[in-house]
Amino acid sequence: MKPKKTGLFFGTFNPIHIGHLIIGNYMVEFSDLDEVWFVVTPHNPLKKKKTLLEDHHRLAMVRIAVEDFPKLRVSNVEFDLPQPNYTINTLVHLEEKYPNHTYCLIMGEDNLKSFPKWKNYNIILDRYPIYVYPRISNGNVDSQFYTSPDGGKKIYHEKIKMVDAPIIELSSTFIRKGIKSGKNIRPMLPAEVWKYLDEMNFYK
Ligand SMILES: Nc1ncnc2c1ncn2[C@@H]1O[C@H](COP(=O)(O)OP(=O)(O)OP(=O)(O)O)[C@@H](O)[C@H]1O
Ligand SMILES: O=C(O)c1ccc[n+]([C@@H]2O[C@H](COP(=O)([O-])O)[C@@H](O)[C@H]2O)c1
Repeated sequence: MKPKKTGLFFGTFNPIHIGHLIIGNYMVEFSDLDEVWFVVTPHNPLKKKKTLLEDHHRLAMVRIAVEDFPKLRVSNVEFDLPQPNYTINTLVHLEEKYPNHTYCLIMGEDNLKSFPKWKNYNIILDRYPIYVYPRISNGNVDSQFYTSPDGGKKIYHEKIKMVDAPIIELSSTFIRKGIKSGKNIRPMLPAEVWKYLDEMNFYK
C-alpha cells in the first residue's frame, strides 16, 4: 500500500480555534498531504504549564473540532511519552508505531522562529519537510532560516516550504484573555467547542 503522506500539526491547542482548523484544512486541501493529524501536546518544553487546561479537555475540544473533517485527525500519542514533549522523540515513536506513513511537520511562522531552540532541530530538518503557515503577530521572522545572505529577497532552507495561505491572526491567548474579560468570542471557535468551553466555565 502506498504510504500516506501525513502532516503533523503539533500544538498545545489551549483551546483549539478556527485559525488552527483553517490551517489544518488548508494544508490537506491545497497541498500534497493525504491527511493532517492534530497532535495535542501535554507540555511544550519552551512554555510554562500554568495557564494550561488539563490534557484531556484540550484533546476533547480538538476531537470535537475535527470530527466533521474526514481528512483531519486528532492524536494523543504524546500523552504517554515523557514530558516535556520533545518533538524529535514523538517523531521517532510515530515512525515505529505507524510505519506506513511519511511525515512532515506543519507549523505557524512564530514556531519557526523558535525552531533553532528545539531539541535536535537539525535532525528534524534532515528527516522531515516543514510546511510553514504565515503569521504576523510576532513581527518579522528573523530566524536563521529566513535571512538571505545578500539581505534581499527572503530565501529559505530547502526543507522549509512556505505555504501561500491566507493569514488569520487569531491566537489561543487572545481567546483566553477575551473570555476572562467577559467578551463574546464565540465566532472564533467552532460552535461545539465554544459550547464545551462555556458549559465547563473554562478560562473565566
Ligand atoms: N492564527 C494562526 N496562524 C498561523 N498559525 C497558527 C495560528 N494559530 C496557531 N498557529 C500555529 O498552530 C500551532 C499550534 O499553536 P498553539 O496551540 O500554540 O496556538 P496559539 O494560538 O499560538 O496559542 P497561544 O496563544 O496559547 O500560544 C503552532 O504551530 C502555531 O504557530
Ligand atoms: O522539541 C522541542 O524541543 C520543542 C520545543 C518547543 C516546542 N515544541 C513543540 O512545538 C509544538 C507547538 O507548540 P505550541 O505550544 O506553540 O502549540 C508542541 O508540540 C511543542 O511540544 C517542541
